[in-house]
Amino acid sequence: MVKGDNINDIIDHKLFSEDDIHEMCVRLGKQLTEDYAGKKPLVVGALKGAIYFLTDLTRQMDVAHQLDFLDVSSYGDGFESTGKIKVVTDLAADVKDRDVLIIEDIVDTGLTLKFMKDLIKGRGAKSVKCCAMLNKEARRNVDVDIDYYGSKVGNEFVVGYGLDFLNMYRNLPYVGVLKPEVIQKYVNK
Ligand SMILES: O=P(O)(O)OC[C@H]1O[C@H](OP(=O)(O)OP(=O)(O)O)[C@H](O)[C@@H]1O
Ligand code: HPA
Ligand SMILES: [Mg+2]
Repeated sequence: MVKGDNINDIIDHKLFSEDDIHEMCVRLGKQLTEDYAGKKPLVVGALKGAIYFLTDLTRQMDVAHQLDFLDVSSYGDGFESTGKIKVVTDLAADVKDRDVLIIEDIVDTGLTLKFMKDLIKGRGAKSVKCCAMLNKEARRNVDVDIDYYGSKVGNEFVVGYGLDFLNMYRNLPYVGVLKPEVIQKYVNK
């Protein structure tokens, strides 16, 4: 839990409990097991936010797969995508002719996912799909497929289960909505 902060000053309300997220992982894991049977996919975790969801989801996938990570960042410490995506840490694996499954915590504007899909397709992958814990459609401004997702969310800034604010609160064992005044305080700084 958060140390040194009263979490009730930060979180307006909870959206998804640990059980809710486990249910998402079981449901998605079953579907992915079916869809990727025998394909030995390369599962790519989108650092940093996806790590919590990735570990729970992949343990529900009864299919042989390899694991890699890609860190592309566009939000810095804010609430708005800068729109300028950069590769912070690249993949280790060669994706040529591989079935690649990108794991994300959230797809918001879609810019990060589109960048990752285009990058991996451009390197000759056989297929590139995405499984996201959350799908936030309100601010989507690029055309990108979210092939699998746990749940849709409204246009609210969420933290927890990997999702951060100022690189904090990722470790909350649930997904909650940030209090508007927390955002306001930061924006007015
Ligand atoms: O659809 P978009 O508007 O691009 O937003 C979604 C992306 O933004 C966040 O990552 P961020 O760049 O904050 O890095 P992080 O995963 O390290 O928190 C989130 O984890 C997604 O990767
Ligand atoms: N929370 C945390 N990080 C994010 C969000 C969000 O709602 N949208 C895009 N990156
Ligand atoms: Mg991210």
